[in-house]
Amino acid sequence: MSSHHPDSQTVFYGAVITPDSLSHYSAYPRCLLCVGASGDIDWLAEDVHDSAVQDVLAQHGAQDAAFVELKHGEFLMPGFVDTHTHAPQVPNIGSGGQDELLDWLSNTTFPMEAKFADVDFARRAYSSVVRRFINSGTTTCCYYGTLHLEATKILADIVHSYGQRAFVGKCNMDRSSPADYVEPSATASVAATEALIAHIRALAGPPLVQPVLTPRFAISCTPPLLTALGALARADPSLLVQTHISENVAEVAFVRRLFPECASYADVYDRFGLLGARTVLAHAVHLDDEEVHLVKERDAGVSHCPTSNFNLRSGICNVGNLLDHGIKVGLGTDVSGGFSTSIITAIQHASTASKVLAFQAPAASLKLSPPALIGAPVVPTFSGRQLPLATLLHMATLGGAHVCGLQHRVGSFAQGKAFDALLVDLRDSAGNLGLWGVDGDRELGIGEGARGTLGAMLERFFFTGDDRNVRRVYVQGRWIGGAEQRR
Ligand SMILES: O=c1[nH]c(=O)c2nc[nH]c2[nH]1
Ligand SMILES: [Zn+2]
Repeated sequence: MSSHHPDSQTVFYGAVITPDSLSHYSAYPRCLLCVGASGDIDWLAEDVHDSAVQDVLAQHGAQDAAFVELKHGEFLMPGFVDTHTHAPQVPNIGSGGQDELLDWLSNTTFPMEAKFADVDFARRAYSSVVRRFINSGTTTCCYYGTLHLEATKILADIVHSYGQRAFVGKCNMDRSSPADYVEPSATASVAATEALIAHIRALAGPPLVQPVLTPRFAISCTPPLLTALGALARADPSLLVQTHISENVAEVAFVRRLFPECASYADVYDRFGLLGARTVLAHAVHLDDEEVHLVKERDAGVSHCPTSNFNLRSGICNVGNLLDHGIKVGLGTDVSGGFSTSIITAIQHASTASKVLAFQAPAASLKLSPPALIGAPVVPTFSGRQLPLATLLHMATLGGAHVCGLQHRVGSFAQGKAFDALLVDLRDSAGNLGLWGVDGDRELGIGEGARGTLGAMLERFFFTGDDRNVRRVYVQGRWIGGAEQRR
């Protein structure tokens, strides 16, 4: 595999799409974007006619930079941020979907994860798993590993060697799990977690891979384990925390039985010091109004995993309500609850989920949970409506970056941010003939370079695209994957 790290500047010229907010994105048909040797964006010139390119390069002293000219039907966009997935479940992808969460964990998931006690198996599996996430267009990934320290070190090493940006966590689980797949004690679980943190922080080079505390979910953690993890999070506020919350009705009931002293599922994490601005909460399908307010108050983020929520019959997360309350929301593939490693699939299902809420129970879905006692009334901008293209793009990129605290580094294109990007290719030569009209059908209104047309291309990519259209994947300026390398 030829991965390329420029030792000088690279200038891209062509169409660029980047999110600005939940309801707005920018689309520049003729943009110059300069990436420096460090992999950060040196400068952008948003609208440069062909005849002015040399002048603009000269103004920036970039005449000698490597020059990449995008073709008609290609554009650059920020790479996808997958805020929640399980690397060791990829070998199970597409199976087990007849069960709901708790049976699925017992019948399908724990038996597969237990196999990662074998480090050779782990190395083989993770080598192809990480490659697959990269080629899906995921430039930042929040990975759950298994409970095994050695296998999870291997996962971190492979992510590091492939050059993906990621958070890698070892599951903490010391109860309610099978006898052959459970940690012997809270103490052992915490010791292994600390060893993984030290291992990841000792990796050479720029810190693209970071550790993340990963209490699997409240059900699988004893109070002493949650207490110890809360203390670790407090002692090191730079640590991210990832966990599951309120995915499935039977799960919520089980949590209530295990923690009768807590007011809610969210309150369990809050009491143990695990609900904060650096917490990533996967699913959040069945949160009640008080929990929504608590999540907002603590500034925790939600990973919306609609593919998994449909596949395991968990329910539909009312993402519009979360957004209207100002909660940070990103997308997660949640493999193998979700059956695709691609955030494109999550985008499609996030759209479908919002449409189901909009047509199934318009009155109910328009009803917002009441605003917090103090603060401005909540205006229903997103609740009860289908999520617009701008919102889908935001959740897939910049919103996800916010959820994992990387919004100043990635998720959109701006001077000084890292060049974590996709070169998207919608032409027929990409091999995906499901995309209609980019090559030969300009009279149908596709591909003429107007702003609205770029929006149409983005929508086509989201709803009919796949990894064949992800031609190149860049992280920190380095070309690390994509379809072109497979040709
Ligand atoms: O979707 C999920 N996948 C899992 O592996 C898991 N473990 C606890 N809760 C979970 N939910
Ligand atoms: Zn999950």
